[in-house]
Amino acid sequence: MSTSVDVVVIGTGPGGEDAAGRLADAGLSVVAVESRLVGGECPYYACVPTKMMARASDLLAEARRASGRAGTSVVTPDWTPVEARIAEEATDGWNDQAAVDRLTERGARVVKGRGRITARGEVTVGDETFSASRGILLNTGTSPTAPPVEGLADLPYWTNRDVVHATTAPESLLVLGGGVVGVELAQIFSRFGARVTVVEVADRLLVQDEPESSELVEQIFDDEGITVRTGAKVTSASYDGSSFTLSLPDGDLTAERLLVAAGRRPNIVDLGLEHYDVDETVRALPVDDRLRVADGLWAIGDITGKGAFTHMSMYQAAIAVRSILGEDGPAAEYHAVPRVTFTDPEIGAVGLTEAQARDQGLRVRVGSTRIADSSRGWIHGAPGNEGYIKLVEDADKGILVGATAAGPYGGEILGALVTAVHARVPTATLRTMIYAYPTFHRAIESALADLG
Ligand SMILES: Cc1cc2nc3c(=O)[nH]c(=O)nc-3n(C[C@H](O)[C@H](O)[C@H](O)COP(=O)(O)OP(=O)(O)OC[C@H]3O[C@@H](n4cnc5c(N)ncnc54)[C@H](O)[C@@H]3O)c2cc1C
Ligand SMILES: NC(=O)c1ccc[n+]([C@@H]2O[C@H](COP(=O)([O-])OP(=O)(O)OC[C@H]3O[C@@H](n4cnc5c(N)ncnc54)[C@H](O)[C@@H]3O)[C@@H](O)[C@H]2O)c1
Repeated sequence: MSTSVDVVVIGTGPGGEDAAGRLADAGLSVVAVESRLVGGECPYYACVPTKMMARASDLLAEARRASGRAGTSVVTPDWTPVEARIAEEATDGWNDQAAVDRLTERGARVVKGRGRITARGEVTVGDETFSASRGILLNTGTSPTAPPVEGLADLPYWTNRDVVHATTAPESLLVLGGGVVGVELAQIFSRFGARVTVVEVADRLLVQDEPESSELVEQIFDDEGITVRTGAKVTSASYDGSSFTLSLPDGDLTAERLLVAAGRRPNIVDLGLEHYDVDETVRALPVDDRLRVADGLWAIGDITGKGAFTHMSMYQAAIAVRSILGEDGPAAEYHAVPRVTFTDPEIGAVGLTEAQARDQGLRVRVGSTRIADSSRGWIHGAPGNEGYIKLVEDADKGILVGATAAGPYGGEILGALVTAVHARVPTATLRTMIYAYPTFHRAIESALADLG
């Protein structure tokens, strides 16, 4: 005997939670199925707690910079307030009751358990079955993966889900993977006193970004005493009860803790996708510009492969909700996806890198400038004024198709460039703008002048 509803949402990441609420607001009967915590990875294990950590480690760095410029500073790092803030303010002790109550008050029913599609339009959770007349919305997210390194699988290593429970900064830390998670957490723990080594198999950190961003982060890490091993092939891993060892062809690396930040896999296996003739071994679910996978099946968030970010999950949720409600409105577009890596300096980027634009066959012009060469960068002073702005122009159309804003508040400066790329503002128009003096964003004008 199944319960009839309008929509079943499987997985309540940021987008799924938002969509379930909006659909209930619209008067639909909605069941939101969640196997862990309503809100997903972001508030409990990812964005929010790690950005609280970044805020704390940035405070340490900024306080240390006072010496010689604003007096004398002696800073003693202490993880206790960071741990407390994450446990109490961010996650309420990893308790989602407030989020469950919010959804329930809007009229959705929250069902805790693992949801599985058991027929077209049918979802089973434990011994309860729901038939969804309008359809099913998937927002099941991703889980951390460990690379196939001999000995690694059974070790008590950290992933992002363990790091948020840290009670102290370790004395030493190996970070396997120099992507976004790896570099953000490497700098945080280093600033709290850990001896950190980042081990990355690719030939540079942050491989998805401009090479200049990789060079910048590698230089900053070198200045701050973080060891970076790129092009590193780990052959085996072990743990002796007190320290981890990663073996590389040219020797071993050891540390008190090992953080595996080597990528994610989509939570789509054994979800019952075969009922919609969808292959569950794909890296991302194919969706159209209304987030439809098939008739009566929608997917949003990391599992769509359009950018693993909370803002993407929320953006797609709004479009999927309109589609489920049969409403018109703008379709999904991905030409101006912003991303910010919250290192210090922040690495903000939007759209295509120079290499991606060239690979697409565009006639490309680039312009760049160093933040330190701008008035504000010079006033700000070093250390702490490192960064650059780079613009990637489709020269035939005279519009920006990509940009990077790296530096102090890089993620905030990026906002102006996201507007330009999103709205396809002609670079000729950007040149006629007035840029306030002396701001960091005024460096955009210098980068425009360098386009050629
Ligand atoms: C360390 C870290 C830091 C990050 N920092 C940022 C940041 O600063 N900014 C940013 O934009 N992004 C950040 N991200 C990415 C961000 O966390 C995700 O993009 C975001 O959570 C959106 O994911 P999602 O909507 O796909 O679902 P998720 O947040 O992954 O949630 C999916 C939910 O579905 C549930 N679920 C899965 N399968 C089932 C099932 N069968 N039945 C029921 N429930 C199920 C899961 O339990 C989970 O709660 C970070 C990620 C990590 C790992
Ligand atoms: N600030 C943010 O918005 C933010 C922060 C964190 C994560 N995220 C999202 O989460 C996603 C996942 O992040 P991630 O850092 O876990 O994954 P990632 O895919 O971005 O990076 C993983 C890195 O691990 C490396 N790697 C893989 N196997 C390895 C091996 N055997 N040895 C050494 N290195 C190895 C890869 O080459 C890659 O550089 C990101 O793509 C991003 O979209 C966003």
